[in-house]
Order: sequence, then structure tokens, then C-alpha cells
Amino acid sequence: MIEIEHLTKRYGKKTAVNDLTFTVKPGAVTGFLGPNGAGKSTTMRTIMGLDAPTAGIARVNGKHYSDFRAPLTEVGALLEAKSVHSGRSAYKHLLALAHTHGIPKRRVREVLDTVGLTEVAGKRVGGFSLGMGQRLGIAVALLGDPAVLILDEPVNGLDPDGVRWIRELLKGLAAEGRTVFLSSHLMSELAQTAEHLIVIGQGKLLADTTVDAFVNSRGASVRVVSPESAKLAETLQGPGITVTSPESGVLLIEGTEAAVVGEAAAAHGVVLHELRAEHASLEDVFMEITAGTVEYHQSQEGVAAK
Ligand SMILES: Nc1ncnc2c1ncn2[C@@H]1O[C@H](COP(=O)(O)OP(=O)(O)OP(=O)(O)O)[C@@H](O)[C@H]1O
Repeated sequence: MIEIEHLTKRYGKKTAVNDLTFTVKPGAVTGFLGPNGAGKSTTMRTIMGLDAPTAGIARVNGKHYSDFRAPLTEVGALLEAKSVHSGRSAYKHLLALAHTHGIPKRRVREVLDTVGLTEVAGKRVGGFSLGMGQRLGIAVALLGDPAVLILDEPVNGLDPDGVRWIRELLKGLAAEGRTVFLSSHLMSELAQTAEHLIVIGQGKLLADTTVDAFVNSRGASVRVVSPESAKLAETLQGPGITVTSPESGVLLIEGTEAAVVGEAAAAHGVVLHELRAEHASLEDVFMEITAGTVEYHQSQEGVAAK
């Protein structure tokens, strides 16, 4: 369990995290979503005791990070997305960490196997690709068999196979009853991995909900293509129903279901070329909810600061 209470972090005049309160529960993968600069990394660094909060508190299993005697066995984290430059082998790197935390040697072999690095365990970490570095970082996070895992953009640098692998790994770890908290700016990735979502923008909490509820928070609409769209639009008028026409011959109907639209068309002899229920994607809802909180906007001239 991770508990964040009224957490605020300022860097000079910049407020990176602004009075954030939420809880990450065990037994599920919780996604941490927000546009670039929203404050995700800062929040995660504060949980791991790497940044001191300006106000508020972050607790892991009821304790502050600095109160853990062997932190690796309490909370595992992958925070840096960059590869490690070291002359040490992956095995030696993990072994050194295991020693300082009282973790048995056999656990090093186990985690190397879990992350698929057994064959390259004797190779210098400095020569690792970004994806291999990510796998090593995940091995470090898992080394102490912690109940809580915090991963900042763990799919960075992984190929599609690696992305699928980490998705299954994280779901499996959550199914074992662990708390799994991962940040991503890839909405589609979180939709497939997370059950719960914490969404922030400009350091503030925007949503704390299940993925399903997040996607369904914007009602589905019905898209119709018809040579008689104007006639159909008239028959559909009613309380709670909004009909718009984004282009000639096309209707977008909100507030009712595809079946109702199809029956109305049949009853009035309207010819349909297409009838489709459209569900908002996680990405659509994310863009809508974070609009106005992004630090940088794409302008026609390029990327311009707000
Ligand atoms: N050490 C620092 N000094 C000054 N400003 C900082 C520092 N660290 C972060 N910030 C600022 O705080 C804000 C939040 O940054 P943070 O890295 O936490 O966001 P993020 O959501 O992780 O973004 P990204 O998805 O781009 O990694 C940004 O505006 C960033 O520029």
C-alpha cells in the first residue's frame, strides 16, 4: 500500500506536485498517468525518499521510506530510464546489492531468470542496450521480493515482445497480492496493463478511478452514414439526445444506443450506409481530461511553450 497525503513539492517557484492525495492498493496494477511534466517522476522520487516534500507525506506500508532498514525488501523501484554505465556484470551488480540487503545469493539467479538476462549475466552492464538495462532495473526492483513495486515508465526501450513480457509480469505480481504502481504516458499501454488509474496534470489530481470507469466516463456515441441524414436527424430529436453532423451525410448521436438509432431509421424508411457504436478510447478521455494542463502544446510552427 502506498499512501500520499497532501503532497506538495516545489522547486524554487515551480510547483511540481500540488497537494496530491491518493492511495495505491495491493492486489492490482495501478497506472499513474499524466502529460509530460505533470509531476509523476517527482511523486515517485518522493515516495522513494529521493526528494524531500515541501509539504505532506508519502508512506509505503505505513512507513516513511527512511524508516526501512532494508528498503529493497520492502519496496522495489525502477526510476531511471537511462542505461547503467558500469564495468560490472549484471550478476555482480545484483550480487553486491543482495549482500548489502541480506538477500540470499540464489535470489540473484532467480531474478536474472525472471527478467530473461541469465544468458548475459556475465556481460558488462555498460554494454547493455536500453531494453536490457530496463530488464536489469526490473531485476533490481524484484531482488528483495518486495510487496510494493514502483516503476517509472518501465516499457521505455523495450521492443514489442518486451512490452508484452512486462505487462504479464506486472499483472502476475499484482495477482500475488503486491502493490504495483507504474507511470506511463502511453495511455494504450496502461489500458492493457492497469486496473486502476491515478491521473494528474500540473501536479494536481485529475482522476482516481478504475480504467473501465475512466473510459466510460465519456458516454458512447453512435455514428451513422446515410444519404438521408437530415431526415434521420429530425426523427431522433428528443430529450437528452444530441445530434451533430461533422461532415455531410454523417451524424454523431450522443445520448442513445445504436439499436435505437437503427430502429428509428427502419421505422422512417431511412437508408443507412453505416451504423456504429463508438466508444471513447482511454487516449480520448485522457486528452479531454488533461486539456489545459499540458505544459507544451504542438503549434503549427512546431512545439511552443504555453
Ligand atoms: N530538480 C528539479 N528542479 C526544477 N524543476 C524540476 C525538477 N524536477 C522536476 N522539475 C519540474 O517539475 C515538473 C514535474 O516534473 P516531473 O519530472 O515530475 O514530471 P513527469 O510527469 O514525470 O514528466 P515526464 O512524463 O516528462 O517525465 C516539471 O515542470 C519539471 O520541469
